[in-house]
Amino acid sequence: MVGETTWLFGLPCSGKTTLAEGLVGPKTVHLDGDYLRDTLNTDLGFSKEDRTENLRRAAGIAEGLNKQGFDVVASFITPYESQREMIREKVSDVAFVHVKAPIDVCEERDVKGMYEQARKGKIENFTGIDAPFEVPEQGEGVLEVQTAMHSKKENLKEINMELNRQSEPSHVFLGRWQPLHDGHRTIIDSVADNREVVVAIRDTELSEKNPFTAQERKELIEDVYSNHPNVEVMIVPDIDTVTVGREVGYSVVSVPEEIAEISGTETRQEYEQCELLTGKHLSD
Ligand SMILES: Nc1ncnc2c1ncn2[C@@H]1O[C@H](COP(=O)(O)OS(=O)(=O)O)[C@@H](OP(=O)(O)O)[C@H]1O
Ligand SMILES: Nc1ncnc2c1ncn2[C@@H]1O[C@H](COP(=O)(O)OP(=O)(O)O)[C@@H](O)[C@H]1O
Repeated sequence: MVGETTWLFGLPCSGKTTLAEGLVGPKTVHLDGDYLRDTLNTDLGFSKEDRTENLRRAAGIAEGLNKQGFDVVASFITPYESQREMIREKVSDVAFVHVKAPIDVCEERDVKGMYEQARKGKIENFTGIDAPFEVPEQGEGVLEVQTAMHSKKENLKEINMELNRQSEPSHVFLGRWQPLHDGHRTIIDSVADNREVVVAIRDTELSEKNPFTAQERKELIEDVYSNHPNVEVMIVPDIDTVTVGREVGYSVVSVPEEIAEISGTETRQEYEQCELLTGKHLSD
């Protein structure tokens, strides 16, 4: 199975990196202008020729990764139409997203203080100040997202929907959650900050290792995530085997070791001592 590339382009501080980080999944590689320029492309500056070479290399890596089955999210200014044309020719399955915000908003954000330096003449050829950004014509097969008018969440939703990149929710976390502890929260949060998730609670029989009813665990998790719009909680039967089709768009991810080590037993003991969750059934 080959992968696909989503190429985000736009002015400095328009929101390319921020949105790219929200689009990466477990089998996605993120190629970012800043990172590549700090590593592979330290020999390049910001003349038109150097930018084209920077983007030629990035496009080559993206195509190579796609061929090996990885999806790529690329975030580069990509200021010239001729450069976007070159990328179209080099990357077989590429979708362009123009990350758009008015220049004064970008300048106001000035995440790295570069606009200020460019205004003072300390940086030359700065895109939007003294180097051009060619705005794509309408109907050029480019999706446009407005980051000054819409939130990051709305932008991500639009990109995913328009490019058909994923159906929502994107992740299901299946577990006993007896009870939810910091390790669980770390893995759920790492995805839920950017994607919609379902926390599925196995309806286990009560025992020493399973002291909380499914309803109690559901209420606890809903309470913890009450302000988090991306988390949906549901009770499912006591599933003990998960079977997934091959190459039909799923990936199965195991919990990282350092998180697996966080002890559920200790957490249960702590909860049993606190009034909030003594669990009426335990004293019945
Ligand atoms: N002169 C000049 N013009 C534009 N940008 C500059 C310049 N000098 C340094 N930087 C920093 O480099 C980041 C852009 O690199 P890119 O590789 O995305 O640029 S390009 O596509 O090759 O035009 C860009 O990062 P982003 O703000 O994330 O876009 C800047 O931080
Ligand atoms: N809707 C939005 N999408 C993306 N970024 C946004 C949005 N609204 C505000 N921002 C902010 O704009 C800034 C964009 O910075 P960054 O992602 O580094 O831009 P770029 O990679 O284009 O230079 C971040 O501080 C981010 O929090």
